[in-house]
Formats: sequence, C-alpha cells, structure tokens
Amino acid sequence: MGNGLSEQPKFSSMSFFQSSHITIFGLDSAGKTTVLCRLQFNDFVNMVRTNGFNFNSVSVN
Ligand SMILES: Nc1nc2c(ncn2[C@@H]2O[C@H](COP(=O)(O)OP(=O)(O)OP(=O)(O)O)[C@@H](O)[C@H]2O)c(=O)[nH]1
Ligand SMILES: [Mg+2]
Repeated sequence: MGNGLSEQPKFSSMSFFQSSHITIFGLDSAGKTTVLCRLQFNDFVNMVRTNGFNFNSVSVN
C-alpha cells in the first residue's frame, strides 16, 4: 500500500479544497503509516507497529 505511491500524488485537481480531513483505515501492517510518511516527508521510512493512531498535517501545493 505505502510503496504504491511511486510519485507524489497530484492534488491540483483538489485545489478547491482549503483543507480536508482524511482518515486511513486498514488491516495491521497494510501500509497506512507508510503512506502517511510518504505524503509528509516524500520519503519511505521503516515503520514500527502503530499503537493507537497517528495524526499528521500535510501541506500540498
Ligand atoms: N511490499 C510492500 N511493503 C509495504 C508497502 N507499504 C508498506 N509496506 C511495509 O509494510 C510494513 C508495515 O507498514 P506500516 O506502514 O507500518 O503499516 P501500518 O498499516 O501502519 O501497520 P499498523 O500500524 O501495525 O496498523 C512495513 O515494513 C512497510 O515497509 C507496499 O506497498 N509494499
Ligand atoms: Mg502504523
């Protein structure tokens, strides 16, 4: 799931959104945190299992 983002997604078609909240649900080790870090840091980071939940803000151009 996380590695499926080979490049930064194009959000230009979403430019009418001032801000939006996105919730990612999935099975254990599905790659949810990997996707989140990919969007935030534009990099792949080796993750440990998440206890509870992550909450991140991501700015897009
Ligand atoms: N092969 C492959 N591995 C992936 C992909 N995305 C994530 N991983 C790996 O899967 C493992 C789990 O990724 P996480 O992002 O921690 O998964 P998660 O859904 O946040 O897991 P929990 O926090 O336990 O619910 C990591 O070792 C990642 O490197 C993918 O697209 N392909
Ligand atoms: Mg996680």
